[in-house]
Amino acid sequence: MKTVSTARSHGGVQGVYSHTSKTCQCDMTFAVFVPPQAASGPCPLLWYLSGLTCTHANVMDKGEYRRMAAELGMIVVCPDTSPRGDDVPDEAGNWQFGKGAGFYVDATQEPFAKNYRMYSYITEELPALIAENFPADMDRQGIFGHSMGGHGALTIALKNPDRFRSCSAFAPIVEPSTAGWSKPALEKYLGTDEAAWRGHDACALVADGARFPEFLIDQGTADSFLDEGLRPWLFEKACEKVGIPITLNMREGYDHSYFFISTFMDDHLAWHAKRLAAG
Ligand SMILES: N[C@@H](CCC(=O)N[C@@H](CSC=O)C(=O)NCC(=O)O)C(=O)O
Repeated sequence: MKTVSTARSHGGVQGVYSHTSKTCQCDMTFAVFVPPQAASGPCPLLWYLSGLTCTHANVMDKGEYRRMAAELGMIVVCPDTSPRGDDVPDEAGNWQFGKGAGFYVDATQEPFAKNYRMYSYITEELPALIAENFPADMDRQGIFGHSMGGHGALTIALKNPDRFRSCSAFAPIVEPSTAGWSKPALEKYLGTDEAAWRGHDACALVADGARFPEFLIDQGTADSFLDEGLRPWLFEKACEKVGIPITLNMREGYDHSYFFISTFMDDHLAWHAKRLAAG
């Protein structure tokens, strides 16, 4: 692992790091904020998964999570959203697929299967690297994310309920199998057999029996992707049907941007901190 940069912030350290990923077979970059409390012992770890077109830098620059993470004593890890590099296949001009749009799945279709393995990267390789190099309490992990990253957070939590104690999302894609901007990506990464998509679709996972203790979702009512791409009420309904507690806050007038995310970032950090402190 190489250190790209570090900067002191709110008594902690915001760092950017890179490494050669065996899983994605390319160099990957990620951001980690370590709070001041880490000087006296391991801290709970919160994963933030970003949306389409993002790298690790969008939330680091605009998410405004450091003041509260420092106050609560939480490490925040912000991975990239796809493999990178000149050798990684891409679709030039398509912001909903390829680089910046890994959808947190392990591709099975060529030519994407070699590099597009973001599910394994986020659930296996990067956690091992974090555990080895940062003062993280790996028994206290939470996960959250935005849009495509909200989809990543919900599906990864549902598939790994023993790993994560808490999960929340900002404007998540809750049913990617039926949304216009994600369906083509699932087809190209996972193939045309829709049965394979269900394991990466939050609504389908719940319908098929996956369980998680509870969810928090914040969604702006002025989000231009709300009705076509996001539809958080579908996940609310799926959870309510099987008795999973869910809080869906519809935030009047907020859009899909980091102005929205940063407004409710403190609420999400505090919500996770409460759940990660327990036990
Ligand atoms: N086509 C536009 C819009 C891209 C966009 O809105 N991306 C969102 C995530 S959308 C779902 O995953 C985002 O987080 N953008 C980064 C940001 O810093 O706002 C475009 O290409 O700009």
